[in-house]
Amino acid sequence: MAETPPPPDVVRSAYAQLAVTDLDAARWFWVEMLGFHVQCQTKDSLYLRGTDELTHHSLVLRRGDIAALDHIAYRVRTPQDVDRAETYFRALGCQARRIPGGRGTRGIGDAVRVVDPLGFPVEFFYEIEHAERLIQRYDLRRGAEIARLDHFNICTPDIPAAYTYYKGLGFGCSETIEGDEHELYAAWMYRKQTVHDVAFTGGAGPRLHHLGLATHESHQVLRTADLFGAVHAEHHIERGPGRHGVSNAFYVYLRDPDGHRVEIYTSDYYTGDPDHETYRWNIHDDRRRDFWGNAVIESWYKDASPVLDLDGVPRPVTDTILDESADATRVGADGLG
Ligand SMILES: O=S(=O)(O)c1ccc(O)c(O)c1
Ligand SMILES: [Ca+2]
Ligand SMILES: [Fe+2]
Repeated sequence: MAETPPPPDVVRSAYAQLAVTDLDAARWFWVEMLGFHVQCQTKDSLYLRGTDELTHHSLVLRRGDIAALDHIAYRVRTPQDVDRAETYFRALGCQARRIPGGRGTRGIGDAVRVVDPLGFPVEFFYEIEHAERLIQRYDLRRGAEIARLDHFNICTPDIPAAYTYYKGLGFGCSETIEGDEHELYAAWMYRKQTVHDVAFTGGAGPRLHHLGLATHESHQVLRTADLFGAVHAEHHIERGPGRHGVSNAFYVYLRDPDGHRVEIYTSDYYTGDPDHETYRWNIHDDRRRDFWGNAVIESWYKDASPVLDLDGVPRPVTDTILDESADATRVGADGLG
C-alpha cells in the first residue's frame, strides 16, 4: 500500500461561501443585524469580514438558485502547502481541482478545491489579500459586532470516520461526546489554538450544520438576541442564548433568511499545548450541550444546509456510515435517541 503523502499544514478555518436565494435579505441579516463589514460587493456577491479580520473576507454570500454551502475553506501555512493539499487529496482518491489565483474566489490566490472523504466541498489556499485594520474602528461597529469566523460545524453520518480523517489532517481533538462504551457521538477538532476549527454533528450528510462566529464578549451574544426581538424578527432565533457544556462558550443560534444556521459564540479556551488532553462528555450528561441543562430544540439536531459539488450541483446526502465493514458504531445525533 503506497504511503499517503504528508497532509497540508492547515492554519485555521478561514472562510465559507454560501449560496443565498435573496442577496438583499441576506445583506440585512449578515451585515445590518450581525455587523459584518462589507469588504467588497458585486451585483451577485458580498465579501464580508469581522471587525478583527485582517484579510479580504471570512464569508462570501453569492446569489444562487438554492440555499446551499458552496464550499468551506482552510488557510494553509505556505504556498507549498497548496501543492501538498492537491497531492494529498489525489492520493486519498478524492476529486481535486486546482484554481489559479484570479480564477477563483475574489481576494484569494492560487488554491485547490476538493471533495473531501466526507463529501464536503473544501478549498485550501495560502494567498489572500490583506485588508485595512478595523480592530479599533469602534465607530464602524454595528449589530452583533462579529469579530471573526471561529469554526465550521458539519453534519455527517459517520463521526468516527470524520474524526479519523481530520486527525490525519493534523487536527487536535479538544472535546468529545461519547456513549457509555465510548461510541463517538460528536467531536470538536482544531488547528488554531482554541476549541475548534471544525466540529461534527451526527446526521445525514454531507450537510453544513452551522458557521460559528466569534464575538469578544457575552453581552454581544445577548445584544444579538435583543436586536432580533427589537425588530420583531425573533423567529430567526433558534436556540439560546445559553452556556455550552462542550467548549464552555456562551452562545446563541440563529437561522438566516434561507435557513442557514449561524452561531454567535464567545469565551471558549486555549488548547495550544502539545500535550493538550481531550475532555470527554458522556451522552447522558444533560449539561453537555447546554451547561444549565436547557433542552436543545429538535430543529437544531434535524436541520442543516445542503452542500454543492465542485460544479455547483447539490450533493446527495446519506445517513450510511462510510465503512459498513468496520465496527464503527453508527450513532445518530445525541439527543434524539
Ligand atoms: O452544544 S454543544 O455544547 O455541544 C456545542 C459546543 C460548541 C459549539 O461550537 C457548538 O456549536 C455546540
Ligand atoms: Ca425562535
Ligand atoms: Fe458551534
